[in-house]
Amino acid sequence: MLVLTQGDPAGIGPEITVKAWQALRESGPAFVFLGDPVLLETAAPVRIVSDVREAGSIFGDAIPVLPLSLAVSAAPGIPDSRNAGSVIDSITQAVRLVQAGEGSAVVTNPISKDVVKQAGFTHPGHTGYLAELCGVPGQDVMMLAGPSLRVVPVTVHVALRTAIEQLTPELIIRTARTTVQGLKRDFGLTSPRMAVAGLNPHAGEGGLMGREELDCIIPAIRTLQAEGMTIFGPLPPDTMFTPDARARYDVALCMYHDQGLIPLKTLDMAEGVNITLGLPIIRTSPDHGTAFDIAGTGKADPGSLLAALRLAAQLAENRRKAS
Ligand SMILES: NC(=O)c1ccc[n+]([C@@H]2O[C@H](COP(=O)([O-])OP(=O)(O)OC[C@H]3O[C@@H](n4cnc5c(N)ncnc54)[C@H](O)[C@@H]3O)[C@@H](O)[C@H]2O)c1
Ligand SMILES: N[C@H](C(=O)O)[C@H](O)COP(=O)(O)O
Repeated sequence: MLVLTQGDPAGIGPEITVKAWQALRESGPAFVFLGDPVLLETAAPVRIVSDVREAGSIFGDAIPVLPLSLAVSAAPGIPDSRNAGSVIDSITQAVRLVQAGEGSAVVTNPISKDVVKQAGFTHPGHTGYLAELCGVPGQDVMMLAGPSLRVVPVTVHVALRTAIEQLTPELIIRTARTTVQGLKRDFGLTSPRMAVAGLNPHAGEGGLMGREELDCIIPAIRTLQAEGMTIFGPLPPDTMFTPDARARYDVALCMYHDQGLIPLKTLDMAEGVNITLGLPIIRTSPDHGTAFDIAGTGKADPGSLLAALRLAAQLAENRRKAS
């Protein structure tokens, strides 16, 4: 049973949850919503459950809900850090359910990094917190995957200046190894092909436009090639996402967040999925955020959440068969 977290109650999470249930109620995969039922009950039938195992028989008729309570009522598009507690509790409890074997995977509705930070949350988002909850701090890797492309940023939710300072051969090597392990284990790719982006224009042009390729990226690639990984680069970033280029690799290792997420969301925003690699549990999420600007308007596209739910179910089934 998939466990879907509440996300920020002022975002589009409630709306796409209802739309996803309407799309999946007959075919599945089923999910249980871990959050305040008040967020859903005006738009869909809701059934409170006390045990995840009750959810399967209910899902065709109503959204099964493991209830939490908001501190204050949520107004769409108006985030309130007083509700950050329920946002974080939902994530924590979802992980615990999966760790206990009651849930098969965690799928997270979008949270606002700013809102949870205001409430004292020390992680930039879900990913680092999930790794801490799973006892693998610092081992997490964020992969965004869609029909056209998979990307993994080596540095993630930090300022660009910090991202460049953070780049080391060790970080590139660790990220690449975790990515390949995940693609082999969960995506059935026996020998994943990894393309590595340069950091600088023209991948540095031999040092003419920066030395990060020479001093950091190429040494990492050589280390990984020596251990048998199918990895190549650094590629000039501006031409590595063309259709022909994408046909030559299974995943693009990018040096910073937007270097990978701009092409991914440009190509596959409505179907892209955020997968956290390096965890002992399965976690996916939509590729987008809380969309406060359209929350409450009925305009939210549930496509990415649907893709996240379906992928989580597939990955859970793959792991069940492999165990
Ligand atoms: N996985 C996550 O929890 C996650 C992911 C990204 C951003 N965020 C957070 O969300 C908040 C807003 O971030 P942002 O504005 O940069 O990104 P966003 O994805 O929330 O919104 C960017 C634009 O895309 C549109 N959009 C997003 N999802 C959509 C959908 N399903 N249907 C239709 N339109 C959609 C929005 O209306 C907005 O115009 C921030 O606090 C950020 O930290 C969270
Ligand atoms: N995939 C989103 C993005 O980067 O656009 C999101 O912020 C990921 O962050 P968490 O899954 O760590 O919340």
